[in-house]
Amino acid sequence: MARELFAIGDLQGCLESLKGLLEQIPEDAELLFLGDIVNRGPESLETLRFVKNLGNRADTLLGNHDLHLLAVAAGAGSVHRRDTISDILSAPDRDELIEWLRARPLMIERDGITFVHAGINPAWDLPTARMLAREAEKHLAGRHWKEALAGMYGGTQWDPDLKGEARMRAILNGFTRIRFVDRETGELDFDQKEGTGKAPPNLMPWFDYPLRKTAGTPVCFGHWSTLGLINRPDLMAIDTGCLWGGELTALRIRDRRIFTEKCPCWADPKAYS
Ligand SMILES: Nc1ncnc2c1ncn2[C@@H]1O[C@H](COP(=O)(O)OP(=O)(O)OP(=O)(O)OP(=O)(O)OC[C@H]2O[C@@H](n3cnc4c(N)ncnc43)[C@H](O)[C@@H]2O)[C@@H](O)[C@H]1O
Repeated sequence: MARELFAIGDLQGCLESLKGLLEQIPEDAELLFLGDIVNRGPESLETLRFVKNLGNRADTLLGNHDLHLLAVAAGAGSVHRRDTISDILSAPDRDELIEWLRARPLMIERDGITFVHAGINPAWDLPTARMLAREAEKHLAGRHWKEALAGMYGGTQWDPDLKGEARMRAILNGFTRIRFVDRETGELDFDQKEGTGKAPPNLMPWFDYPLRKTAGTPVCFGHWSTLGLINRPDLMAIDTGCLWGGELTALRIRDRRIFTEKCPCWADPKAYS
């Protein structure tokens, strides 16, 4: 019998919470982590090692915090005051961990669902999203990965004519940072991090944009902790703010049943606002 598949929301270094959640999941289940394995939480190094050591029991997507770690390791970024990635960068197995992480995908299609860290730019249909994910993954996993991340930071709107650093940035933004888009143009907003109730009137969630080209595709994503849990047939949002004192969530794909682990507050949201 095929092993059951569970998608798991953002860990951000919260290994204790993950271990608690895994006690509720069959030992032979397949796990699909939605990215942001590291940063802000207490045990980024241990969490990264733990997930890597799950081997072929788990698939792991890249999130914006994982990309930040890669960019710092590539010399393209620096460690910020509240980052918890320094122990990874000075670890004896740093190179092994970074090599493993940079070979992770941006988008996975399984069981009729598309899994991404934050979402899919509404301007992309599924074949385009697939093509762009493979393009960026190839750069990240390739020999010139450091150059590929050299211009990663910042918000760039997608344009099919983009080349080089700007193209890479726009692809990564479209998969790993998207939350709200402009309700007229569909352009990504990079400032608002609140839930939907607090957004300015010109913005709407990316998944509600009426011209979204993946509208017929069930999508499962994390990233947006202030959004809250969504478990609809076409949309599954499962970053339920483990880091911020919420819960770590797993979604059993077979029947869309939710499993949660109540988490302590590993980081105070007030310190980040
Ligand atoms: N192209 C690029 N350009 C720039 N940076 C890039 C980048 N690519 C990667 N990065 C990296 O991306 C990272 C994130 O940067 P930020 O953009 O600064 O951080 P964030 O929104 O806090 O991100 P997060 O992903 O943690 O979101 P969450 O919903 O959990 O939390 C969102 C907010 O919700 C708040 N919040 C959570 N729970 C709350 C609660 N219960 N009450 C009130 N507020 C709450 C928190 O304060 C938090 O700030 C950085 O490491 C950065 O370097």
